[in-house]
Amino acid sequence: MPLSPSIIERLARARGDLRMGVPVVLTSGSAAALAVAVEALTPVRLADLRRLGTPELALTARRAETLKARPYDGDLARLALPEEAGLEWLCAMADPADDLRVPMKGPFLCLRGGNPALHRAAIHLAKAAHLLPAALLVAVPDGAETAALMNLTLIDLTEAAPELERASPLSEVVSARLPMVASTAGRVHIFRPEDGGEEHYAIEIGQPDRKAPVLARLHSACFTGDVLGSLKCDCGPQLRAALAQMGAEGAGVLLYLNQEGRGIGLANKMRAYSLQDQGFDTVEANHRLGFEDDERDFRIGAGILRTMGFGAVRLLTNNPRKIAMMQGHGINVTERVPLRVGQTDQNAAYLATKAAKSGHLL
Ligand SMILES: Nc1nc2c(ncn2[C@@H]2O[C@H](COP(=O)(O)OP(=O)(O)OP(=O)(O)O)[C@@H](O)[C@H]2O)c(=O)[nH]1
Ligand SMILES: [Zn+2]
Repeated sequence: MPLSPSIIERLARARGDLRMGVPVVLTSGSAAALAVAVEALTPVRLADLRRLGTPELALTARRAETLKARPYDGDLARLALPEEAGLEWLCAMADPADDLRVPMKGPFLCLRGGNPALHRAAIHLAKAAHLLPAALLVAVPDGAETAALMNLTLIDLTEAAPELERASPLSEVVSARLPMVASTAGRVHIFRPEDGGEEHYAIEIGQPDRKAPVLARLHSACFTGDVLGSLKCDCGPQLRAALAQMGAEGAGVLLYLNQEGRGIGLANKMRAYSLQDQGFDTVEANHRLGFEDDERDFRIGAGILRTMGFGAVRLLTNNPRKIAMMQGHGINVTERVPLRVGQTDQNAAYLATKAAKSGHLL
């Protein structure tokens, strides 16, 4: 139908649906299932899903490791929902907040064989919606019919797979002059992705020569550090120091990427902070929540730089992964410019963990 939503638009809708606790219908070949994010599930919806069939819980292998559940599919574990399990059980499986106080007791009935594609896609969508990576699925005989009958968003994975893999193209919406403390010659550019995801910003200082390597910083959003002056990380001082150096040199570009909490979203980052107060470090906290250490997609930064006409950078960073990712996505890093500011007693352990576990250069 001419005005019907495309797969990109339906994926955006699916992310919104999951956040609202509305099921989405996933299909792959002859397999079909209703999927909901555990975090947004209500008792009424859970009862409705149980009436429809036998729900299965999908968790990442990272979360399964803490729960001592078997991740038979490699990157994820599928568990049969016990008869007596209610919303409280499901939330405790998904959210590690009370793991130490009330450890979840197995044995869990971990499923193997069959096709885990629908479960994997549900986890992918939950992460993209910045929810905990845990989903409940109920198989249905006919996906298209169920979606039409219940007025739910239908995602066919054969159609969706290329979209889930690629970095969405971004285009510039607007730019405007912004005098700043660091430089009066500032300009803010707003970039909007095609897939309805987060907008990202580029702050251009002066008029950098497109033919020479530009002093550049890829800054990931940190509400707590950038805005609140948190002492738990070094983001705020790094942001200001990068802009100051660009101002002093008279030219540079800072990308402000809205990938809060290394891509897990602010709510999940605050969950990670709670776990850090229970004694886990920044990497362990991400894993217990079911995430990888770093869920950011650096292709976005490379794409914005290319769109702006930059092919080579002098990159302000202590993170070797950022350098590798830029090189791998068409941006030549001619020099690494260290950015060591903002060390405090409160962030010493955080910075030491990044050096020890994430390869950060001290
Ligand atoms: N998940 C999680 N994210 C955090 C934590 N502390 C800070 N962050 C996020 O980490 C990101 C910081 O990234 P960057 O400033 O790019 O730093 P980096 O990857 O360490 O690399 P460089 O600063 O370039 O050396 C921001 O998105 C913060 O919100 C934490 O404990 N857990
Ligand atoms: Zn920070």
